[in-house]
Amino acid sequence: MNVLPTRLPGLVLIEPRVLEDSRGYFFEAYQEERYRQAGLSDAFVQDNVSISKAGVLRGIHLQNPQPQGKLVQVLQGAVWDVAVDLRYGSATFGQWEGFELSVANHHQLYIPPGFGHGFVVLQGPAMLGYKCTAAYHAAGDMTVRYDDPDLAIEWPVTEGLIVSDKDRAGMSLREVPRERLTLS
Ligand SMILES: Cc1cn([C@H]2C[C@H](O)[C@@H](COP(=O)(O)OP(=O)(O)O[C@H]3O[C@@H](C)C(=O)[C@@H](O)[C@H]3O)O2)c(=O)[nH]c1=O
Repeated sequence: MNVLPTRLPGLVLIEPRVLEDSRGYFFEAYQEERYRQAGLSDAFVQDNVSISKAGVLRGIHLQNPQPQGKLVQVLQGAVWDVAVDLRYGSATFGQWEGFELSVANHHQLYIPPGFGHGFVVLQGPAMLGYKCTAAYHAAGDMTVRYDDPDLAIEWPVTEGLIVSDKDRAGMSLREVPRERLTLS
């Protein structure tokens, strides 16, 4: 597999080695030792799957207490996936990076604990599979507005977005009490 460069410390983009033959293809989607060497040191304790129609945008989500690292991949369709450094005190606090993840490119994104995560569907329906380093904890779940001007995320889709009521009611980053963020 290849580990591709990112700008934000701890954020890891992985291109698995895909083995193709006349039947189709095969790849190892996670292998503890190799992924640890790529910088994913925490154990995963929960696997999630979601499916999203064209136009769906989910995020920006984070959880604290019990911040989650997430290893995200797309099993059907394509999304533009964004990670935002929300580790208070980080040199790159408030900065974001976005990547296309698709069933065609097989790319996986590891988003460290303390980051915010969101995505918009580029090609639907899009099925996301992601492993988490901490279990879901509803009381710690938070949404930062995807269109917060301070984050200025350059979403590749802006028309006809389908956003949950919970995400529309999200806070701007300025409104998030600092004690709710993970310390860098
Ligand atoms: C995330 C999650 C949700 N749920 C429930 C809560 C709710 O009833 C229903 C849908 O939840 P949500 O609307 O929060 O689902 P969703 O908007 O898909 O939330 C996800 O978004 C992406 C961007 C992430 O980064 C994930 O960590 C997660 O926050 O599923 C669980 O039971 N376990 C979980 O781990």
